[in-house]
Amino acid sequence: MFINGGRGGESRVLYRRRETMSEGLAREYEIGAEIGRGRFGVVRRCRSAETGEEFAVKSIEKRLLADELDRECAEREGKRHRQAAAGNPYVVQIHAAYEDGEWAHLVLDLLDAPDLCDRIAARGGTPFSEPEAAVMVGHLAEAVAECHRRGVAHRDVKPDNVLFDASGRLKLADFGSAECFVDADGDWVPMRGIVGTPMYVAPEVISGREYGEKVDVWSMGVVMYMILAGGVPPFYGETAAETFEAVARANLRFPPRIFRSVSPAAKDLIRRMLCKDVSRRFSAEQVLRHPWITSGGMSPVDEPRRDPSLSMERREGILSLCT
Ligand SMILES: Nc1ncnc2c1ncn2[C@@H]1O[C@H](COP(=O)(O)OP(=O)(O)OP(=O)(O)O)[C@@H](O)[C@H]1O
Repeated sequence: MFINGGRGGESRVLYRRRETMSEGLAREYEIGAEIGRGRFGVVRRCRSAETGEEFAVKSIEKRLLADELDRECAEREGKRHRQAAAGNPYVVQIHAAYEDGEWAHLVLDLLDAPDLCDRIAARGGTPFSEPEAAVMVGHLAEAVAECHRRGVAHRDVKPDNVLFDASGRLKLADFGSAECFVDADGDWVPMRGIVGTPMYVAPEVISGREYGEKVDVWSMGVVMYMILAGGVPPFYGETAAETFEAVARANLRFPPRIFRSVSPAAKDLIRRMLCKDVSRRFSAEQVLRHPWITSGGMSPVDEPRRDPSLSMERREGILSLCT
């Protein structure tokens, strides 16, 4: 089962939570039902008292940030998110931020359509067609390329953080791990720290060395692989440690029983994204220029592919690693 698979609290009853919310937030928004929870807080629906427009409010409980790195990331989330999002059509927009001693709140676009993790799971192991996949990967690469142009690395690209608006447009969310990789003079600054989610994290992050923004391209490569493989990830193990070992080995395979009808162009792009050698790995801009993306994923086989040799239990086991 997906950890983020369900969204509880569909009730539209709105109420105020003055006891914990910053006063400005409580004054300007009516806080509604819970949408979901992350490690450090909760996301709820909210409604502008002035316009009646609906948003999501992500509330981070500061006392849960025990680790120094988590605290730093949370403190910077609003700033990095603003830097990456303003006018970036494929990134969740941030509308307001509030803070008090106990909580930090970000008011965001409300995106309550199923996220990419849910969409992959809902297909029960049937991969997306290549044209469908190329649109999603192209939009995700647009989002990431624009973040990188602005000097922000997301550092936690994964299906759970790929949301969609009511019209189906992809929106990259959750800048809780984002970091700047350029300084005030525009010079490249390496990043450090093991940040991200084991199955999606790049080998250079695990190695403990300094790394750059191409960690996001690696994670996009994992997402693309999973979209075309019905949710099966390229590198995984039974435990986080085993997953890290598999990622560090970076032994990329395309099992014929899953990938037999995937086009050579799609596999070529995945190889260029999941390339352990960072200097040879594509940038997000290069992903956008790859023929598989520019041709809209046109491949000889457009029929949905199902792998009969992979049992549902096996798939669910693999898919549950999504987060
Ligand atoms: N703008 C939004 N609109 C609607 N739902 C959202 C929005 N942002 C996040 N969510 C949902 O709220 C839930 C929690 O999201 P959040 O970003 O806090 O944590 P997470 O990404 O699940 O975990 P982590 O704490 O590891 O980052 C998820 O189910 C997510 O899809």
